[in-house]
Amino acid sequence: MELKPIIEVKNLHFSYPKYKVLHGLDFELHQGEVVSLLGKNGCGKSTLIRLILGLLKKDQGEILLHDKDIKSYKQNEIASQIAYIPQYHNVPFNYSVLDMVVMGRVFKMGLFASPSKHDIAMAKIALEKIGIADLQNKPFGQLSGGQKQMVLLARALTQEAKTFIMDEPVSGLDYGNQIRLLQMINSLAQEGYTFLKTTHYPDHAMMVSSRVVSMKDGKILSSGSPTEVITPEMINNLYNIEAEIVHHNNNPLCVPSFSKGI
Ligand SMILES: Nc1ncnc2c1ncn2[C@@H]1O[C@H](COP(=O)(O)OP(=O)(O)OP(=O)(O)O)[C@@H](O)[C@H]1O
Repeated sequence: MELKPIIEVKNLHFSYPKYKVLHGLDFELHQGEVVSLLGKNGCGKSTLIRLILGLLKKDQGEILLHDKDIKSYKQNEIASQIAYIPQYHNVPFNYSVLDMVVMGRVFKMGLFASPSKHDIAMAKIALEKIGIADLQNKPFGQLSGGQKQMVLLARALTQEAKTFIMDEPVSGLDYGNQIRLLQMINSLAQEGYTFLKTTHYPDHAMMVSSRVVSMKDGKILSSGSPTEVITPEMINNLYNIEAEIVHHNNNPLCVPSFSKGI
């Protein structure tokens, strides 16, 4: 018997004032999957994520979390199941890294409650696990983009949700931190976490995904294994460029055509 998806989106329509973004989109996320969502700028990836998180109101269709309408959940009930790791995160106050990670417990401890010893211990364990325990007393606002991303991942771990949604997680990270973050996603996936992540990098999608989903014209264009979905035709269809897929040590890589002028 096939397990019910964690998230199920059916015939989803959504418009911002004067601008329709989603035109009858269907999507599923299953337990244990690492799904990479690809699509050109402005195609609606972040909008879909905000709808799944219950932060926007759909025009039409269904968004189900564990087979129940997302609207029937309170925000803390959604947070106990899904941790959202945004692309950029600026905080108005000068919180320390440890404070930021403890905030992942807010949905468990209540907005105005003080964190317990257990909450602080959970935060320290998460910092240790992500390998950034040495940053715990630093002001979050003074960290680099890559360090901030790691802190947000630690915060998501303290939330104790088993599904992570990441919007362009490697955006702004240097090459080393991109690879380290992908490696971290890979090892968390092996521990049983489920991921939905958006990406602009076909190579990253091929490196760390059990399934790739492409989006175009407010709908899903294709969905399947990385090698099924990421083809020269799909790259051309999505981004209007030529590319070929080559293999190095059995790993597929996407190589775009590029005429050198210098
Ligand atoms: N608050 C808003 N009000 C009006 N239009 C919006 C709003 N937010 C996004 N849009 C528009 O909706 C479309 C989809 O935006 P969205 O941010 O979901 O795209 P995306 O696929 O995540 O893009 P990117 O890859 O550039 O992050 C875009 O055309 C964008 O201009």
